[in-house]
Amino acid sequence: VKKCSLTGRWVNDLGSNMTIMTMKSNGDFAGIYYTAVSATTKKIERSPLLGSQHQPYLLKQPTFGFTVHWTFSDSITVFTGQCFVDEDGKEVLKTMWLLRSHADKPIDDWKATLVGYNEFKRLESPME
Ligand SMILES: O=C1N[C@H]2[C@H](CS[C@H]2CCCCC(=O)c2ccc3ccc4cccc5ccc2c3c45)N1
Repeated sequence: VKKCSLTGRWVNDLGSNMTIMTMKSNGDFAGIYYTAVSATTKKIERSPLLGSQHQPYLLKQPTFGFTVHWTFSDSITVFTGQCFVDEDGKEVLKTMWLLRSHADKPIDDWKATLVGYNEFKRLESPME
């Protein structure tokens, strides 16, 4: 069964959600990210994501990475992690991320990268 193909809708522990719409045969994917939180005063907007995963038929519980280009701010986040299937057959994405915000000058570079982690669960569509 095609567990851990990332296409579809996911929600994380912060309440952010992402929809992965396209998946190429080599595991490259694209989608939209809507963050529930931000540290800027700008209005949060949907932002595009691009990523790549190992193919579940080749590697069970595949690893992946993706980049979110925040349209509403001058920052970018890269997520990387792995898809696990628990005993109830539920998929969970365990990820860590680096959030790079824009620094005005090199001396400010030291404070421009935040690190964290998020877990995502699949948002089942109502039919299922
Ligand atoms: O679902 C998830 N949502 C959160 C985590 C990892 S990504 C993160 C949302 C990030 C939105 C952009 C942002 O907050 C943002 C935008 C611009 C910033 C400019 C300057 C900053 C200076 C210091 C700290 C910041 C922290 C976040 C920032 C920005 C800065 N998972």
